[in-house]
Amino acid sequence: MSSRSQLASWQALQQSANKMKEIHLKELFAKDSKRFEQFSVHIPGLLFDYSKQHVDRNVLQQLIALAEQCDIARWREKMFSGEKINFTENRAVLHTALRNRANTATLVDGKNVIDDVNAELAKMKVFVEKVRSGEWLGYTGKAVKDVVAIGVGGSNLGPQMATEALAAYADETLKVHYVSNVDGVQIASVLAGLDVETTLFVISSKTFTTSETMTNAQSAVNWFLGTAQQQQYIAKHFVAVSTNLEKTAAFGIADENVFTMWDWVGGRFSLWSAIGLPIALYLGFDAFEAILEGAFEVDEHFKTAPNEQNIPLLMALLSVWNTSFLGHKSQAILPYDQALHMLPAYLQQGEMESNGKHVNFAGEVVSYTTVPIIWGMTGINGQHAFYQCLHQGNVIVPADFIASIEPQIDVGQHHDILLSNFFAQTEAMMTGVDAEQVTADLTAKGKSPVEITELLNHKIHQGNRPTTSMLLDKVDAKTVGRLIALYEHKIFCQGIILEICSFDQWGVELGKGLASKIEAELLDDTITHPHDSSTQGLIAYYKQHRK
Ligand SMILES: O=P(O)(O)OC[C@H]1O[C@H](O)[C@H](O)[C@@H](O)[C@@H]1O
Repeated sequence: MSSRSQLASWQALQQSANKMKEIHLKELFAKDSKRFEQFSVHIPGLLFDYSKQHVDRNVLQQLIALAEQCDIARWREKMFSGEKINFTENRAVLHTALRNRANTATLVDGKNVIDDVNAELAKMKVFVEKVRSGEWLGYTGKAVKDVVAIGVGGSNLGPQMATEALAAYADETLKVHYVSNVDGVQIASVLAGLDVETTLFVISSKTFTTSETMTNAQSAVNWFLGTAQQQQYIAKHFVAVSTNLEKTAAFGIADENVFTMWDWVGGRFSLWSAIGLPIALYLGFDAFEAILEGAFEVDEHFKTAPNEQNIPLLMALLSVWNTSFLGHKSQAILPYDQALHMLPAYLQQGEMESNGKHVNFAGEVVSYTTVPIIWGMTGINGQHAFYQCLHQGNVIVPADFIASIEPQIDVGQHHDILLSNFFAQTEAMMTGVDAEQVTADLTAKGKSPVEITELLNHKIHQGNRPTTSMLLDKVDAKTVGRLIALYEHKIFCQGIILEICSFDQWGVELGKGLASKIEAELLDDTITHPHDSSTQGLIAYYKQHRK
């Protein structure tokens, strides 16, 4: 048995889970007229309402006791102060240092990393302003019009998600395009519309060894040199963001064109570093700083709010409750805001790459489900696709509903219609429709008793499906910073409570290593190692039919 499940609070929660499974969410609302006030928290820019989650005051207390028995405050302190809590890689976890607007000294191996962070931010600012003002000139003396950001995973999802979220605020200065997939279709279609003389490439890779990114970067260089011809012009059109200065130099990128990050920044937590350069190029440096400020506010909230008012901690506890105790193995992210359409993809990496593990700190196999499957899309589109299953399927999927009060662009009645759907869905998922209501409805529609009997079970909605609602004032730079930081700290708390090392990703390495061996087999017939008959057969079939 793993150590978490031996805690008194864990065992108490298991008993509560058995009881709560028998109680409908509707009954919880009926019993407690103050439920909304009791189970919601407001911080600047955001209302967090978890009253439609399957908890009561007793469960909440037990969950908070669990967090306390897991020493959450001590672990939080360790993270913020730069202790090497990513112990499988012997690294600090300091994405919070990248947005520490108070400049609190933070030491890693005796060095104050805040100085490095500020130096790099200053370098980014100068560069961004040069490019955006037209002072940075390409090899024929023209200003930059298009930025192509090449990177994958954490070096793509954060910047692209934030870029899309804030596109409404962009001016005409620059266009930003993202290339993440090694499928040549993506880079070919991006480059097809661009002018070599006015295109700037940002190659983002923490390691600068990720094969897909390196392949895309090399194709970009080939495309560029196809017209520009001379190697020396690369310095005017290629910049890199990486920890690996040897590799960036070997690739041919001038040192002054390299923006640094550090090994204490995890890829999926890196958009606050120079990995966010494309965001700053697109929206201006002030907007990038506003994102950092929003996140810093949430860092302060996370450090100082009492546990029962601490939104990231509550988010984590609800996830653990739903997943490890109530047995809901999936979690939907449903933004009712087109600007946040990439949030589900971003959080898939954030949560699943961080906590999708099966052993605890001591390396013992845990007895509980760790991370749920994270998925989703914009709510309205989802309503016309998979919500049938959310309402009537026999798998219960807790969902985060996210919307803004002020739309980025107000068009007629659109926003009120959008939000009425948000409120309707969370209400319907909670209350459902019982046999009595269905019968009354069908009777009112003039159906016969036989017809009613035939239809009854098909029309019953059990309800009792837990949701959290987040209402943002508006999707702007600060709010995007706040929202992402809330989820980051949720992921951290989830990891501590589940005793999961959230900051490595060994599971990704396995497939990566194998792919590079198979690549050699595809290119030059070398057999690197024996395969199972399926893999062997697929490779042979591919080679035989590949023209
Ligand atoms: O930034 P890079 O070193 O190119 O890494 C890009 C991505 O590579 C892997 O897939 C990791 O699992 C991700 O966490 C990382 O973000």
